[in-house]
Amino acid sequence: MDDDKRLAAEAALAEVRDGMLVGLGTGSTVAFLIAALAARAPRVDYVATSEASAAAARAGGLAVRDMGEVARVDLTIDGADEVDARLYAIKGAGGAMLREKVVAAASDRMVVIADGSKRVRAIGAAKLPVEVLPFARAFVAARLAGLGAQVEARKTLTDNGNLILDARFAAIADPQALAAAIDAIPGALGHGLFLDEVDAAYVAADGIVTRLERDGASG
Ligand SMILES: O=C(CO)[C@H](O)[C@H](O)COP(=O)(O)O
Repeated sequence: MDDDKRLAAEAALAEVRDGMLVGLGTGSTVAFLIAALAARAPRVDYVATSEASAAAARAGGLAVRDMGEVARVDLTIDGADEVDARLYAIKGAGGAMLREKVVAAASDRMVVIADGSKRVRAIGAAKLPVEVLPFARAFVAARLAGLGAQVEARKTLTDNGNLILDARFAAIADPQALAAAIDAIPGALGHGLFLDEVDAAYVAADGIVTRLERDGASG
């Protein structure tokens, strides 16, 4: 699986052009990406979606800028917990989904890198993480339960100092409706449903990388 993560990460390097500002996602697949970027040293600047990715990138000699000063990113490369043929993704097992969504939304193009275990027919089996203002913990948990989720609180806080509630649904029949319902809960600051953000995915399975594009192309 690690070989496939590395292959997917290296395939996505083809998207990186000198002069770009590149968003770095979070997770074990992105760790391979950061290592490959450190080895090849393209002339680009970076923003990071987590303190862990920022630290790994800086340790590899990459120039990481403060996202707080950045309104637009050329390209973001990030992992996913599930991705399907619609390029709907569930993200956030690593807990970085709020920063990941900000950076993805700021990006002209966002690509997912993943091993084959992440490619699914339709997203919905993975737990859906929700970043929650601590003040609103019980209220948001009750609202998520009302949407049909089994809810479990993580012990760790996000890089933003907030809580994470993992919401597990029996199935997600209408991802757009679920995203809208969670977006409407006061105190729910972000969630791991990425429905409009992903433009392409590089998925490696048994040593073969497949590229899926939002327009339906593959290669
Ligand atoms: O969304 C994420 C972190 O918030 C990760 O990108 C996702 O969990 C995939 O991680 P990995 O590459 O370790 O499987």
